[in-house]
Amino acid sequence: MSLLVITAVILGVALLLRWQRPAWYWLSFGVVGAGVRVLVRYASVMDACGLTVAPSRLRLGLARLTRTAVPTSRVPRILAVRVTRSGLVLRVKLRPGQDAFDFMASTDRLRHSFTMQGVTCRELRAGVVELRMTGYDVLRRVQMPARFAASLLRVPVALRDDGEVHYRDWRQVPHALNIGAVGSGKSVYQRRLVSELAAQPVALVGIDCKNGVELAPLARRFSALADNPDDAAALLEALLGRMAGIYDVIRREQRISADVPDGEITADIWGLPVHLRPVPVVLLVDEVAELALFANTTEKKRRDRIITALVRLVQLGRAAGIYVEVCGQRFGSDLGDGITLMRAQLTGRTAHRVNDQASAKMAFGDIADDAVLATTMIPTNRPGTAVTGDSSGGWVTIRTPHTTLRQAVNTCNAHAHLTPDLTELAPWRPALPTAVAPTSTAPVSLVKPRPVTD
Ligand SMILES: Nc1ncnc2c1ncn2[C@@H]1O[C@H](COP(=O)(O)OP(=O)(O)OP(=O)(O)O)[C@@H](O)[C@H]1O
Repeated sequence: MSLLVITAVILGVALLLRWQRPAWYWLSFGVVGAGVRVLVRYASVMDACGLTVAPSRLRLGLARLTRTAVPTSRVPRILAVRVTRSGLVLRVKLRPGQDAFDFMASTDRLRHSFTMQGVTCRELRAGVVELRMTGYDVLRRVQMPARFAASLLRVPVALRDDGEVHYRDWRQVPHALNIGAVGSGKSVYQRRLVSELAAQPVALVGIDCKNGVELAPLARRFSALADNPDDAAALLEALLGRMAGIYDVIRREQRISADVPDGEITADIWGLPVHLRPVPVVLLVDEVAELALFANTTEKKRRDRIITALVRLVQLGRAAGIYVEVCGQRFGSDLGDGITLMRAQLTGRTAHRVNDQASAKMAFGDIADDAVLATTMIPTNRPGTAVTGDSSGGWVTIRTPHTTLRQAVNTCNAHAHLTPDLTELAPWRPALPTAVAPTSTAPVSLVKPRPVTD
């Protein structure tokens, strides 16, 4: 009787955990079943998926000579098995004649055969691949791990479908495009970026032509904000002025370094002495299409000024530490001249749910056809889910943790004292109560970044 009660309690706990805390369920119950399943079925599954190699002629010949049993196909050897908070990771040594592509092409078959939520494969080095198996649907309830490897301009924004953390790294991918249909989760994604950057020694500049409804509440952490196309045009031109000033500083330093034999010569802000290094700027542009639309000649001229400035910033801004993050429902050539040119420089691409394939192509059409397909398959009941990739053609499905506007505002307010005062952008500095005004009076080019600890 007591055994029955204990079993029922354990089953109840398991079901409750599975429903409410899938990560705990996985670590306490799921991992045992999945581990046994994978290891017991491994050889037969590899064989069924065509991932074994036939015995060599030498082995067949030896068996014939010695009259022993005919050797069987050889299974790729498991080098290591690791348990993570979302699944299992197998390191597998390939057999001669196999390549990583064989495994990549079989991930769906492996997923079904091992009854796992997902399987991905990547090559670690020649002859060794890593199979990542996810034990449960990690994107149903996004729970970010407590520890991240964050650093300056590299922030954790979402969870990948294989359970890994997805980072937005501006030093690696300086400019990015984020598109999605109405209500797909673009603003929450952007809020998450702002919340994570708020604690870093970075200047945030915003253009939000939705009258500022998304970014204005976060204004205390913004060094400049424009909420209409006229202000946006002037702000972007002021940013170009800042960029030109920073290039002058870099040129001056290059002339000095050129006279020092064997000295490093820098071509961007990161090689400048710390006391000269300007604070990096992340420019967030929300609803970019609003900047590209016009109804009369005056608005057309303003539109051309805006797009020209944006194109110049994405082409030249990186070395001056100016990074551009563009967000909108669509971003295609139907928005007029300069858009295709600009998109070519937006290396990072994130597409939330879209309503048609044409919109998905705006993000991935020139990069990866399978990412276009994956974008169109994002379900409507999963806001915040997106496909993200870059011009290398690699992509992954992610989902951001839900960040409310209240949470983002609290984070920005708590870090308001870190807001750098950029003199060139002073006219667009959001009005602040004295209590939270930045204390630093140092000129912009002397505001140096503080090291960020992991
Ligand atoms: N990561 C997420 N997890 C859970 N819910 C989310 C997530 N992201 C967004 N949502 C839900 O979807 C709703 C719409 O999100 P959001 O405002 O970010 O969409 P949007 O793409 O910016 O829409 P619009 O184009 O109208 O501004 C949010 O109010 C929120 O309830």
